[in-house]
Amino acid sequence: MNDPIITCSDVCIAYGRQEVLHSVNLQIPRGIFLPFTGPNGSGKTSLLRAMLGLVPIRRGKIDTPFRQTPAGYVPQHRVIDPLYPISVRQIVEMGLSAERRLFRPLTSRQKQAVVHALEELGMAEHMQKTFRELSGGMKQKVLIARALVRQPDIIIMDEPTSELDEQSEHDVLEHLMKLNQNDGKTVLMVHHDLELAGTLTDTICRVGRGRAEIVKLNGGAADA
Ligand SMILES: Nc1ncnc2c1ncn2[C@@H]1O[C@H](COP(=O)(O)OP(=O)(O)OP(=O)(O)O)[C@@H](O)[C@H]1O
Repeated sequence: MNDPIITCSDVCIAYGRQEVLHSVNLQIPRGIFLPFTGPNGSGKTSLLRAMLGLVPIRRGKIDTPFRQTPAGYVPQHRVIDPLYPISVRQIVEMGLSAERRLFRPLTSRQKQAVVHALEELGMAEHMQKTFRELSGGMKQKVLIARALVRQPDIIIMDEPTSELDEQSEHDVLEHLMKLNQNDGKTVLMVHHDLELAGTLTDTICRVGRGRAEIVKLNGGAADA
């Protein structure tokens, strides 16, 4: 087993009086491709957002490396739909804001990284369009490109393929698998389709009934 890159110890997440997750203990190994599955409302998004520090935890402790090395994060796309006519290129450039000097133009390497990230998702030809004129699936691909442009070690995606057609879903998942297998990236991804998740990996994080645990799909205990 690789070293854990994220450790949750006795974590409780609650909104007001509703306790969504009770006592979560997880050790997520570096370099894993880990789908998070479970029923609607079971707390998958809350758990991932708590790891990112975006949702406060009521009890327990979460250790992550995100202060030193921020994760690439793709939220559920419907939370981002700017009225301001921002372009596809500008959305992806936002992914470089942590490494970019304020008000400085992009370096040629950064410009290339933006084009490359869009090319990988088959979206380079739409670079000059405004984000709001894209379809749901195209928006999703642009947000994935934004998360990947900085080449983060850890990628966290909340249903990255929910609005994609079958071919695009296949392409995006294949791209993520390549990043995992060839480049050693850790990929955590909410995905509803357990069957499809099972074609990608034999280890998942199952969330439900207030719990979250890493399990082998064939029923064995995960050594992760
Ligand atoms: N900001 C919030 N304020 C209050 N309750 C919330 C908030 N965010 C989530 N919840 C509640 O927490 C529970 C878990 O929600 P969460 O979105 O984490 O589940 P999920 O497993 O990701 O669901 P889905 O599969 O539908 O996306 C739900 O009952 C939801 O209503």
